[in-house]
Amino acid sequence: MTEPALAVDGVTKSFGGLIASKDISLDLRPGEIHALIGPNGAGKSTLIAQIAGGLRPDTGRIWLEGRDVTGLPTAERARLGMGRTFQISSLAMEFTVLQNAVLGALGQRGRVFRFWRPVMRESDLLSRAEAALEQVGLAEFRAVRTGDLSHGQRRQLEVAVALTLEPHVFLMDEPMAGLGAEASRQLMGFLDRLRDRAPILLVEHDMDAVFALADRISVLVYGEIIATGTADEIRADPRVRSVYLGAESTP
Ligand SMILES: Nc1ncnc2c1ncn2[C@@H]1O[C@H](COP(=O)(O)OP(=O)(O)OP(=O)(O)O)[C@@H](O)[C@H]1O
Repeated sequence: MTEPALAVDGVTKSFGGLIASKDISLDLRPGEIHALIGPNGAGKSTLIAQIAGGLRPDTGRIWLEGRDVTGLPTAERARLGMGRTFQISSLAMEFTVLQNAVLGALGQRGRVFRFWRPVMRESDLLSRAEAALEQVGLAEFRAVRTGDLSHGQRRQLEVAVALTLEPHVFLMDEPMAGLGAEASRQLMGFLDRLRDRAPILLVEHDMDAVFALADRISVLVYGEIIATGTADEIRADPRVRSVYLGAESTP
């Protein structure tokens, strides 16, 4: 079998007496969207933080393309190809779309922030930023103030900023949150195409999006993965139905 792009191996994390991650193992394969679902407080954000490097697991390892990154800081994981979008937007609303993308490309190089004019003249930064905007379909909005974009377009710009890093995997924390029906539909189409560029570990509360998009779904309950499978397998899984979804409901 091909090597997973990302692997979580036996990760455990406690906060005092609370076990937020209990011996969690999962992987992300090339070309797939793997959704992580679970009730509030199940431990999704805690797991993502350990994968991204913000939190250190008590035990267990994180592997990125066969390399053990457990001891590496977030920036180093990002440099190695771990791309991320956040629950809360990290965009500068007063800047243009292109400036935000350039800022992303600049951050990737670990450069000290410099004045806009010379930065905007650097052709490789610019071309990287413009390529990322092209990929998310925002090229024609390059001169628009970011604050003037729709919510859906801002989500796309966040992905573009992550793309300037040329990620090998994506971690996405609730990208659908706050979007209306039309924007959600558009973003879903976008994520659907994006998986070929880099596989996505997707934390999402929007079950319609999850069941429509995910190649595999893992269900986290009280810090423990109780099932991993395709949408059909998860729908049919009796543990999922009784523990998480409620025996009566059908996801
Ligand atoms: N830094 C911390 N210190 C103590 N407890 C924490 C900390 N971070 C998370 N927890 C606890 O760990 C558990 C898992 O929280 P987490 O935020 O990972 O869940 P979640 O599945 O992401 O929830 P939500 O869907 O609401 O975002 C919760 O009981 C939470 O209160």
